Amino acid sequence: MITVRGLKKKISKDFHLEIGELHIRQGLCVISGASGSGKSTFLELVASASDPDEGELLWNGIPYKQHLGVLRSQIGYVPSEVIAYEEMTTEQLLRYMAGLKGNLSTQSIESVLTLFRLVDIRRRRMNSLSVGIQRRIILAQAFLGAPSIMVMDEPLKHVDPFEAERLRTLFALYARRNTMIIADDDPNAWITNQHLTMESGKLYDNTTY
Ligand SMILES: Nc1ncnc2c1ncn2[C@@H]1O[C@H](COP(=O)(O)OP(=O)(O)OP(=O)(O)O)[C@@H](O)[C@H]1O
Repeated sequence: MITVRGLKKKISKDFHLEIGELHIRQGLCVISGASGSGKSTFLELVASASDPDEGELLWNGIPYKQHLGVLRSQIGYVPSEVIAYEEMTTEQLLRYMAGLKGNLSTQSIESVLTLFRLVDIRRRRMNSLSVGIQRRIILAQAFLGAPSIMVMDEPLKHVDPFEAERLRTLFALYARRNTMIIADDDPNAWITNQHLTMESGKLYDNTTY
């Protein structure tokens, strides 16, 4: 379980994130909200890609700061924009990310190549692939090593509808055993355990338990 406690993050003079106490449980949690409401800012904090100005995040009761190294090996992160890594092939990018995550096995690379239907394009450079396929590669790197916490910012943006449907099912299965947090404008497209709404930097839990 992820606990958010008194989190504050100032982004500009016009915008800051401010979240009191909130718990995100195992399962699939969707965050929706208007453009600019702060979803990406919050997901960056949950993924430990940025630090709060005040407050803290805890994973199973332990503050992020106390076990950041171990924690990061347990976080998969899909940012909102595709990071191009233009010159790398699919396989090179996955090997690079597997290295960053602590030299994960070849088997773990092979399994995400299969899971995200990337086997046939493993030797293609990122800059020769469509935005939709690039997105699938970015999704694949997040699943390397099967992390317990999956943080995904509009994961199915640019992905074709057929593939998106397949991936929704895959994510739902994955979320049965893990904590998956997804920012998406359409919460109804997902079978959620928890639904949060972001409004002007504040996060509300709309789940009916
Ligand atoms: N690097 C930045 N510099 C200045 N302002 C920023 C920066 N990044 C985000 N913002 C501002 O912070 C606020 C929150 O942005 P954020 O991207 O977190 O919202 P969002 O809900 O994810 O929006 P979207 O759905 O459009 O991605 C917005 O007002 C945005 O303009």
